[in-house]
Amino acid sequence: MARVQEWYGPHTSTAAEWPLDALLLAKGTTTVSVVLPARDEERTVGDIVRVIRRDLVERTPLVNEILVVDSNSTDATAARAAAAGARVVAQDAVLSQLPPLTGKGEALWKGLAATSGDIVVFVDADLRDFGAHFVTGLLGPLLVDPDIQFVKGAYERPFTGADGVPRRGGGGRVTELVARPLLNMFWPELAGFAQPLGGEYAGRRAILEQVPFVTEYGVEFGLLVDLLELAGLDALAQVDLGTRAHTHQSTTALGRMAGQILQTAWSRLERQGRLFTAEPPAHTLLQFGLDGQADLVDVAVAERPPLASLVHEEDVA
Ligand SMILES: O=c1ccn([C@@H]2O[C@H](COP(=O)(O)OP(=O)(O)O)[C@@H](O)[C@H]2O)c(=O)[nH]1
Ligand SMILES: O=C(O)[C@@H](COP(=O)(O)O)O[C@H]1O[C@H](CO)[C@@H](O)[C@H](O)[C@H]1O
Repeated sequence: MARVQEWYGPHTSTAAEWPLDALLLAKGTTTVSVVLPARDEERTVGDIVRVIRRDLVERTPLVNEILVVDSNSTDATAARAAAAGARVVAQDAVLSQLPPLTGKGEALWKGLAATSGDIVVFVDADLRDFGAHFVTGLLGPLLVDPDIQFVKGAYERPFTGADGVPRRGGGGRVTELVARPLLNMFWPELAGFAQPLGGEYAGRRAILEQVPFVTEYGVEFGLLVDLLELAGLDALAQVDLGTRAHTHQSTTALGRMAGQILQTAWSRLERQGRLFTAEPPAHTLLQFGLDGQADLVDVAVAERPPLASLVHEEDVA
């Protein structure tokens, strides 16, 4: 990872380079919010919240608030998160005067709106073997270097199949097959990010409120491209957090995710004046299952405007 910085940027470090005592000193009056978007994560959300609360709230006051955004869960996600010590909000209850949108990007935007920390850390709620270093690693560059605005986690991503045996390097399928080639083709300055789609990242509120949030699974791709344009590569960093294991979706679900990411990339190429089309791309995706089954799905994405643009007090409840 260290060689990456020499060749491609961005600023690259490891979680171990950001020890907790140094972060506590650097924190000063800076406040920190951790936001976990969670849809049907009852099995894992509680453990993640408990670790953050125990290690980074109770033992050492690094984190000021932990928010779980219940993203229309149908299981006990909200109850498990609350029992573990998180504040929980229903995704559609935040800024409820606005028509609700859907997906992970909506959950994250609502989480940003419903918290107040100067720095916001986003952590997926389906992680296994989560450690507090995920949060401290992401906070390090932001608490120590005022020029850094946004930090992505980097990690090895094992793939755990139906047999329950994790295999090194098999995870991040949409990253390897879609996002990385796209970024290298059109945004090569971002080629040095090992995990552009990773769900663990942190940023200064002041900059996160200046960019739109793409809904669904386009949010990570959109944020990286938009923040590069707004802040420049020198304001972006990545921190090696070790290994990240999570609950995997099916290939069919990742096909939809890939479609959403392609829609997001297309929108940014158009917005940046690099692509001109007679008509917008289709956003339907015909997927073929087994036994002749076929499903026509919609991979359209929408986007929430920069939070800062909701200038009227009544817009930000
Ligand atoms: O509509 C959604 C979809 C996903 N998520 C959450 O976003 C994170 C990443 O989603 P997922 O695990 O489905 O994506 P993957 O990691 O498989 O790419 C998880 O905490 C999900 O619970 C969410 O809050 N709302
Ligand atoms: O990186 C990827 O390819 C996908 C799927 O990962 P796996 O192949 O299931 O390990 O996972 C990420 O992508 C999503 C879209 O950006 C993010 O929202 C997830 O947090 C992230 O896990």
